Amino acid sequence: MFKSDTRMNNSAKLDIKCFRRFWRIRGIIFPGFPLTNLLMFITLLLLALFEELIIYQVGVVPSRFYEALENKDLTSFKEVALLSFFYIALNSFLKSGDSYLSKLLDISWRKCLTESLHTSYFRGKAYYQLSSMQEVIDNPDQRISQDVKKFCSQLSQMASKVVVSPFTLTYYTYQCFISTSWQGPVSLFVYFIIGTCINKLLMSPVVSAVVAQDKLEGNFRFKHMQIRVHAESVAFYRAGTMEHRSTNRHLQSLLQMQRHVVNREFWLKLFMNTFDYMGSIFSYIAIAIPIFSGLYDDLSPAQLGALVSKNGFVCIYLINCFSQLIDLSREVSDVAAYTHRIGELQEMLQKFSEEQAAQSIGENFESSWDLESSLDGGSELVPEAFSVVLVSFSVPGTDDDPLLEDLSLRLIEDHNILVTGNTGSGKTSLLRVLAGLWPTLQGKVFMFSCFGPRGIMFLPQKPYFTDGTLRNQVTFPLPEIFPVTEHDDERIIRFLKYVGLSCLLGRTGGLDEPVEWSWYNVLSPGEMQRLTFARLFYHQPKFVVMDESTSALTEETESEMYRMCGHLGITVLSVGHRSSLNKHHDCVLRLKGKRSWEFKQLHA
Ligand SMILES: Nc1ncnc2c1ncn2[C@@H]1O[C@H](COP(=O)(O)OP(=O)(O)OP(=O)(O)O)[C@@H](O)[C@H]1O
Repeated sequence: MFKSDTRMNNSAKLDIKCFRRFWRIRGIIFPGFPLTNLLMFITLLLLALFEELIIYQVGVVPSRFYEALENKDLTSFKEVALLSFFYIALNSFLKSGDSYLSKLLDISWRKCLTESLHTSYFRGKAYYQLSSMQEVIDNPDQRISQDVKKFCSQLSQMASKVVVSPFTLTYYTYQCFISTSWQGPVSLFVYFIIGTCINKLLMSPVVSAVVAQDKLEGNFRFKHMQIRVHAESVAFYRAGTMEHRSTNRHLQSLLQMQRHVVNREFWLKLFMNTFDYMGSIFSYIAIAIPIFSGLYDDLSPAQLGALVSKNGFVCIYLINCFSQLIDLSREVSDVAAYTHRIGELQEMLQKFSEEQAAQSIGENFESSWDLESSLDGGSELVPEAFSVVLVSFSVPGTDDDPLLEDLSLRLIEDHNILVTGNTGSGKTSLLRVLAGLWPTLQGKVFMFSCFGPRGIMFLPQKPYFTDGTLRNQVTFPLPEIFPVTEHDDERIIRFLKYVGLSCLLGRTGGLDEPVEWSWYNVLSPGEMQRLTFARLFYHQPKFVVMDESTSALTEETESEMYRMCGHLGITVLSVGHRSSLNKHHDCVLRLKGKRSWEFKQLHA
C-alpha cells in the first residue's frame, strides 16, 4: 500500500479549518463566471426577505382582527379578512418559490462541485494514487457521489435561512425594542448567547461522529459492490456464508456508529427543544414587563388586546428566529462533516496535482494519450520507445527495500522483449515504473514515444472494459471527439473477426447498440483477452507493453496474435511465464528476485 506523510485529521470539528475548507468550496459553487449561481442565490435571498415581510404582515393580522371585532367595525373587518387572504396566497407562493429555487441551486451547486472534483480526480493519475491510499482517504467515490450531494442539498435548504436571519433579527429586535423598551431585546439576546455557547459544545462531538459514520457508510457500500463485482468467484468458492458474516460485520460497525451519532444528537436535540419551549415562555415575560410596569395603563381594553397580540407576535417571532438558528445546528453539523470530507479530498487531489506538476518538469512524455500526432499523422515515428537507465525502484512507501536495482533496458523497433521471473519478482511493478505510475528510486526512464496510437500502448494484466457499445470497447480509450473515419467499421469488424469475436456483433446487435450488461459478466477471460487484442490491432501503435495478455489463450491463438502484431509493425514488450512466448521475442529480461536481473538474447 502507498504511504503518505499527509495523514488526515480524524478529529473533524466545527473549527477554523472547517471554515477554511468551506470557503474554498464556496469559491467553486459561486464561480466568478457565469454568475448564474450568484444570481439564483440573490433571488433566493430576496424571496426569503420578502417572505419575512409577508410573515410579519400575516403576524399582525390577528391584532387587526381583535381591533375590528372589539370595535364591531364590519367594514374594517371585511378589509382585514380580504387582506389576510391575499397575504396567505402571497406567502404560499413565496414559500413554494423559495423551495423551488433552493432545489435548483442544489442541483447547480452539485454540478459545479462534482465537476470540479472530477477535473482533479481524473487529472493525471490521481484516481490511481487515491485508490492505493485507502487508509489516508477512505472511499473517494462516496465523497464525490454521496457527500457532495448531501452537502449541496443541506446547504441549499439552510443557506437562505442563515443569510436572511441577521435582517430579520435586526428588524424584530427593533420592533421588540419599540414595544418592550431595552429590557426585552437585551434579555432575549443574553438568552440566545448562552444557548449558542451550549449548542457549540454539544455540536462538535456530533460533527466528528457524522464524519466517522460516513466513512463506515462508504465501507459498507463498498463491501456490497465488491460482492456484486465478484459474485461469480464468491459463488464458486461457496463463500456466501463467509461473505454474509463479513458484510454483517461492516453493517454492525456502521450501526454502532449510527447509534453513537444518535446518542450524541440526543443531548443536542434535548437542548434544542428546551431552548424552543423556554423561548416561548420568555416572550410572554418580555411582554409582561412593560404591562406590569404600567407603560400601557392609558390604553383601552381593545387597544391593549391588539397591542398584546401584536407585541406577542413580535417577541415570539424574535425568539423563533433565535430558535431557528439554534435548530439549524443539526444541519450545520452535517454540512460541517461533509465540508471536512470534501475538503480532505480536495487537499489530497491538490497535493497530487502539485507533485505531478513538479515531476513532469523536465520529463518528455505526456501523461495522457497524444491524439494530436495521431490526428495529423505528421509526427515522426520514433524508432525507440523508451530507455531505462540504471533504474532502481520499490513499492512506493517502502523505499528501503527495492524490488529491482540498476536496471538498464531499451525497447527499440523490431526487437521484441520478454520479461519473465517468479511471481512477485516485480514484473508488473516494472511496467508501472515504465508507465510513470510508480516513481523510481534512482536512475531515469526516458520515454521517446508518446502514449497513443502512433506511440506506445500498455495492456494491463486485468483487461479493462468501459461502459458502452462494442465500438466503445474496441476504440477505447479514444474519446468520442476523436474523428471516426469511414474505414473504421470495416477495420473494427475485420479485427474482431481475426481475434475470433465476430459473434459479438450478433450478440450486441451491432457496433453501436448500447448494451445493458457488464462486459465482465458475459465475456470469458479468453474472450476478454481477444477483445483487448482487437483493440490493440485497431489502434496499431508502434510499440506495445503487454502484461500476461495471452495467459488465457491457447498457444495457437497466442501465436496468431503475435503474428498479427508483427504484420502490423507493432514492437512488443511482454510479461509472461510461458516458454511458448520465447519464439515471439528477440531477447529476455529475467527478474531473478532479490533485486537482481539478467538480460539475454533468445535466438543466437
Ligand atoms: N500496491 C502495492 N502495495 C504493496 N505491495 C505491492 C503493491 N503492488 C505490488 N506489491 C508487491 O510488490 C511485489 C512485486 O509485485 P508485482 O505485481 O510486480 O509482481 P509480479 O512479478 O508481476 O508477479 P506476478 O507474476 O504474480 O504477476 C510483490 O511482492 C507485491 O506483493
